[in-house]
Amino acid sequence: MNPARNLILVGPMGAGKTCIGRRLAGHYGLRLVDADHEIERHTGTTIATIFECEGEAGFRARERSMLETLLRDDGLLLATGGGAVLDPDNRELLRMRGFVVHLRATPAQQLERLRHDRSRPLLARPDREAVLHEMAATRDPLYAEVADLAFDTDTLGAADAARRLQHELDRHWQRTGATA
Ligand SMILES: Nc1ncnc2c1ncn2[C@@H]1O[C@H](COP(=O)(O)OP(=O)(O)OP(=O)(O)O)[C@@H](O)[C@H]1O
Ligand SMILES: O=C(O)C1=C[C@@H](O)[C@@H](O)[C@H](O)C1
Ligand SMILES: [Mg+2]
Repeated sequence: MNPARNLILVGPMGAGKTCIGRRLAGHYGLRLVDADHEIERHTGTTIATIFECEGEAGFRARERSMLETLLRDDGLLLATGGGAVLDPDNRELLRMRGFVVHLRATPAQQLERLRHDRSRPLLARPDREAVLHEMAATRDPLYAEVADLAFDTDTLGAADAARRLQHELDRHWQRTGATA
């Protein structure tokens, strides 16, 4: 079982926060919320348009406020956006409000998974690989700082990754004394 109030997924773009989150939520009886989708629903527009009109700073302000609102609730499986950990207040909030899993993926794997993606504004440029490496250098320590558990996704398809992560979570919670 999940002894935390919320189960929170962090990690880089393409690590599988959204697609693995979808698979895990049902198993743990948690309500799936995806911060990116909630921002789009709330604004009635796409993240790409928000970046275009308000810049990254505008998007980050919306993201901070959305996380704050969402994490007033318990019982969530929260899939965060890849850059949610950049803000120190967000990091504190994530740590305080749930059990945080860092889904890891290497830039090479991210590139492959996001080959056809045109929805992520920070990757809308020709030097995607360099950008992903730079992001990893900046962000990996921040994901590690907030995470209760890290999980590598590189060698697993989404369904297998969800099954293995579920197994690891159950084991982790058993070891740390949670009862079913
Ligand atoms: N373990 C995996 N194996 C194969 N494909 C995967 C895996 N995880 C994710 N993908 C694919 O990669 C793409 C991005 O996945 P997803 O949207 O879940 O990433 P994310 O971590 O939520 O990224 P973001 O930070 O941008 O929200 C999707 O097409 C998804 O099907
Ligand atoms: O890694 C990032 O900074 C981002 C990841 C996505 O989830 C979105 O939140 C947005 O495209 C920015
Ligand atoms: Mg996502």
